[in-house]
Amino acid sequence: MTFRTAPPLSGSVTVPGDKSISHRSLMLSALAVGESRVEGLLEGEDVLATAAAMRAMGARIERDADGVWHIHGVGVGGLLQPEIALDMGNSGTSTRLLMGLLASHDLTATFIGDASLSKRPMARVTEPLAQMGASFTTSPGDRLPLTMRGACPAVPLDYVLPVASAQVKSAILLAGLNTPGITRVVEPIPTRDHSERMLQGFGADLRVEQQADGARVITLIGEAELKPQQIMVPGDPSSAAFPMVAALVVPGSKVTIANVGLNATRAGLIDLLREMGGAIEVVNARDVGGEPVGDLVVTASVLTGVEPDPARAPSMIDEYPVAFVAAALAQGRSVFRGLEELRVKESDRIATMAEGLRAIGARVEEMEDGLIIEGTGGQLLPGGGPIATKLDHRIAMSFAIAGLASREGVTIDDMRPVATSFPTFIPLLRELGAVA
Ligand SMILES: O=C(O)C1=C[C@@H](OP(=O)(O)O)[C@@H](O)[C@H](O)C1
Ligand SMILES: C=C(OP(=O)(O)O)C(=O)O
Repeated sequence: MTFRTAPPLSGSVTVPGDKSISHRSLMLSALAVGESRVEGLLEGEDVLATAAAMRAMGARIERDADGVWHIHGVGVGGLLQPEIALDMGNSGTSTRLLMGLLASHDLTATFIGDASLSKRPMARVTEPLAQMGASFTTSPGDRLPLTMRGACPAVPLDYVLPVASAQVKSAILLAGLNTPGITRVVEPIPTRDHSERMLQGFGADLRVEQQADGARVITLIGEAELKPQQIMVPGDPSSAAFPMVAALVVPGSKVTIANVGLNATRAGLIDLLREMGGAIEVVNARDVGGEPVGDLVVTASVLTGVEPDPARAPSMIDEYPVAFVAAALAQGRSVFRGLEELRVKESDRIATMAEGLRAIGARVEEMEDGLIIEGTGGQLLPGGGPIATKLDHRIAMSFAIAGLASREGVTIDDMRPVATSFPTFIPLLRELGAVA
């Protein structure tokens, strides 16, 4: 598919529900006793993989005609032995969080996934979960396919995260739900806190303390009893990132993106784009179901290069690919460092972005932990392709946005991966007038 120079974008759009919150709402609802309701659930392939897995382990999950999801949970400790391998598709979050959930259940499960997921490292979760008593048979390099045997009762863990990862933190906390005693996770660099917020909302005995050095200490007392909830899932800031950057870089644009989650542990891209000179206004700020939400009004702006502090990486970890596109169109040089984690996402996002940006005429230097990008100074990028998306939705969408600010257009080899997190991406671009 080719994305071409766009006329000024305009209109008001909404993005689908937050992927992180959607996964967690299905998992925790499936562990509560009784019926939970979830509105605004992301109906993307990643979240549907989580739903299928929870069903395979005994939860009843239905979607009604109004798009509201109803989940009848089995209670903490009540998951059943799945009779089939759990197919996680492209989804790292489903895989790692479910491994945690199952680690303290008396059952055996096999996890499989697509070619991208089967390359991603799992030792970061198998190591702490093994300390809790679970055992694993993995493919070489601690990868999928893998089979795990949960431990019941599991042993509570006191763990300092060696990598800034909300998936690892959440896996341990979810394992702690069915573990008698105190499970404690220390994160030296804060990551997205949706698990903590939602566990508290479901009634788990969970406390969070911030140390003087900024580290967060999360304490969970098991075994937990979870009460069913009514959940409203806000729009995904990681999806809003694409129309946000599009509106900034397509001259003359003014776009509203309504109902976007603004949790500070996720809002790093907004801060970064503002530092670059982007006009992004938050209106109608409110709280929806324990998460801050607002509408974003974004006006095309001349952007300048930046050198963001690596400590903010977790707050925009999935937004770097599209931030690189913004930097490629900015005035001057941007230096992005401390981003090793990008190498183990759906693709190696440092290498894939460097290769793709060069293919469309941007000036990029690749480093082990990031990129140096010389912007065009507001001129259109030359364009080209085809870009190899490597089963990575965020690569596909980032280069689609680059195409809107290119002279010759940008061709993407495969837009299908977009269905994992943002199935309405093309219709949304159409609504803004970006594509025919
Ligand atoms: O916990 C989550 O929902 C997620 C955490 C992040 O992964 P890491 O924990 O591997 O950084 C992020 O990249 C992913 O898209 C979703
Ligand atoms: C990294 C991502 O997701 P996951 O780890 O769940 O595959 C993402 O959505 O960008």
